[in-house]
Amino acid sequence: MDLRLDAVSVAVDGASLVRDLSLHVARGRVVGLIGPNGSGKSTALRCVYRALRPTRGTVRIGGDDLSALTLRQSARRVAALTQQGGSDLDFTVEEVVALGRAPHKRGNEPLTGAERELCRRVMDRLDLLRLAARGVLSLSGGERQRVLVARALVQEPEVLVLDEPTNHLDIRHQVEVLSMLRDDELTVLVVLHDLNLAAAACDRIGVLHQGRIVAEGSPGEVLTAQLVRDVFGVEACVVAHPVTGSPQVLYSLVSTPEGRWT
Ligand SMILES: Nc1ncnc2c1ncn2[C@@H]1O[C@H](COP(=O)(O)OP(=O)(O)OP(=O)(O)O)[C@@H](O)[C@H]1O
Repeated sequence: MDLRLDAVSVAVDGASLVRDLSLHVARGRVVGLIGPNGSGKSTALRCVYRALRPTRGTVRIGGDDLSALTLRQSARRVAALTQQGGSDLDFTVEEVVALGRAPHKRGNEPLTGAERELCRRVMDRLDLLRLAARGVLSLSGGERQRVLVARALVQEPEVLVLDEPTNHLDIRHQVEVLSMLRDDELTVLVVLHDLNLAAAACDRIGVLHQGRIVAEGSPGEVLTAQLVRDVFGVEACVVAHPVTGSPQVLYSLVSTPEGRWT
């Protein structure tokens, strides 16, 4: 199913956090949202996983207006990995991953054999089987992040939204998690700060600046030195990856006469 944000605006206490945001994620595609701190990326995602109701505009999944669905219906169709996704309760890794099936179950209905096998497969892909019986509170930040990715994947959603999924992950796990998003043919909207990972992982990229989309297109169309300068205030060189051809943004920590760091 595709995901479509149509002229979404969010205002809170008179402050306009997202303005007139339109974005389409075609079925099976990965779209990245990038932008400086405070530009509205998480706010936009919150509208998709219904933590926030847009002040104006609509969010549609497969043509269905999200606000017309029950919370249970949308919980089955949209999985979210948020920045506040952890728990203070010391469930085991296995238990937290299994919670991803909750929107598909009634009350305390136990997992079926097929669901247990799905959880095992996903944990295996995320290098979590050896941690299955560990309490999540004893895990490292990166291990915990992988548990949350696994929980979102076992939900088998139509649309997956992720807010900085590579937080805390070492480079191997960053590459593995993003490759998984691409390979799974999921419809994905993902916030990333690392422009090079965004270029590698995303079919298209939307750039948010002060609550507005200021550029949208393929990584090659969007990630230019001019855009990095205008939106992030940083001088950078953009080169083509020697193997994949995707844009790679290079910075150096040298002060310029204008006082910027490049
Ligand atoms: N409930 C709220 N009331 C007032 N302002 C808010 C509220 N929630 C968010 N904001 C502000 O809205 C702006 C956008 O926040 P948001 O979390 O969407 O940014 P972001 O692009 O995800 O930032 P970051 O890269 O730092 O995670 C920020 O300036 C934030 O302080």
